[in-house]
Amino acid sequence: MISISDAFELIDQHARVLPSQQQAALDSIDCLLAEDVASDMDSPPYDKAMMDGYAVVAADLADGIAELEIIEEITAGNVPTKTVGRTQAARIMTGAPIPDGADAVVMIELTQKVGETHVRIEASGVTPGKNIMPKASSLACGVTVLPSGKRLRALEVGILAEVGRDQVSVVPRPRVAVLSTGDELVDVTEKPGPGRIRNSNGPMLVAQIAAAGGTPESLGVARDVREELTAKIARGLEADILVLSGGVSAGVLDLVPSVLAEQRVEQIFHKVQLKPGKPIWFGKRTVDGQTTLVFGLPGNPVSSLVCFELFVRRAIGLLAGRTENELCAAEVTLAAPFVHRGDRPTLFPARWEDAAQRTAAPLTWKGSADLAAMAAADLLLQFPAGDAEYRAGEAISALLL
Ligand SMILES: Nc1nc2c(c(=O)[nH]1)N[C@H]1C(S)=C(S)[C@@H](COP(=O)(O)OP(=O)(O)OC[C@H]3O[C@@H](n4cnc5c(N)ncnc54)[C@H](O)[C@@H]3O)O[C@H]1N2
Ligand code: MOO
Repeated sequence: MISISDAFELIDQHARVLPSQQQAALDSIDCLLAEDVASDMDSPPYDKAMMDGYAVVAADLADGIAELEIIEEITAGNVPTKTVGRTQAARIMTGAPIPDGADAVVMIELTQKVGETHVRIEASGVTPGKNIMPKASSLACGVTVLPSGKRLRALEVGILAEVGRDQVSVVPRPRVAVLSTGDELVDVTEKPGPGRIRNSNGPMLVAQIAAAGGTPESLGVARDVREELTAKIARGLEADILVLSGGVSAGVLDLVPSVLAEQRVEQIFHKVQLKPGKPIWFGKRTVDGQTTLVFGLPGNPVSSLVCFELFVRRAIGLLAGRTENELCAAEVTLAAPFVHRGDRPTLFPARWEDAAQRTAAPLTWKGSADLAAMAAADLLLQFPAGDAEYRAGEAISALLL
């Protein structure tokens, strides 16, 4: 049995960044850019009005007051056809190109029409450049607007669109297949018969994968039958990561490790000093240059949940090129005394007693099969291995859920 930190180190050694690929920018939120993206044009592409009003020659308003002749109206999407001369103005809308001759825009609120042809303006401080965004002042053509390695958010998708990119080279989201194993499992839509329970781990893992930045693929349930496991595991090995739930401890029907060995999946570790989650299995298969990481998570739902958050989330992040993909760690204060027994470091569910003060109370929890109690959990307290009695008010490290 290895320590949690040794397990992290082994995962870090084997989880390599996926090759980059060209894909839709809209499908690339949270992905790392794998190219420098340059602007294909100036932005704005022309000197642009930033207010609805009149394009004027600033010198005409040196005294703060003027009556000017209106020579045309320029709306956004159209181009000016005339040059604005002294004592002239062009009606202009926000976003429209500034006409030749004009060097300032006066907002409409400071103007008054005089008949159909003239406008009276009372505005002080109208200097050249007023209410004009100069051509290329946001972006110049050819300049790198997003560097390789940048993590894409919605705002970067907007910038990509501005420079004409709907496809972009990124490190893709890891594809993560999920296979739940066990004869006792029935689908979520079924009422379990005698000796049966619903497959809660499968949907939970699919949701966890999506939340951790992977693309989940559910392979449903495989019964503890060698042929069925073999076929479904073979399919799962086409993904970047295969997550198996159940069958990794020592039960008579725990066929998973031997089926994996048959399929040339090499074991890297089995069992970690951790509660819940001790029987976790980790391995790797490389065939024709394609590597699949395989996690066998313990069947108990809370063990599955915890192992995913500690180990699988980490691997998804590494494949996606991210260095930080872990749950947030925090130092909290125990709101109630707690007795820890056992030789494994324990992650114990707790809820905020007072989130602002960072005080947390351990939950009443029946162990790794008690998923329902976890609904009240905000965090997992990290108790070190060994018997110890903790007093209320003691500091303890925790992971935020
Ligand atoms: N002799 C030993 N027995 C056990 C050991 C051990 O070291 N030696 N470890 C215990 C620990 S710790 C855990 S955790 C469990 C893990 O067992 P498996 O990974 O082999 O899982 P199963 O036996 O298949 O199932 C355990 C438990 O979880 C339920 N389960 C399984 N899959 C699902 C699912 N998809 N959704 C909901 N619940 C699921 C299953 O019905 C069992 O109740 O082993 C201990 N035993
Ligand atoms: O480690 Mo098991 O996951 O305690 O129940």
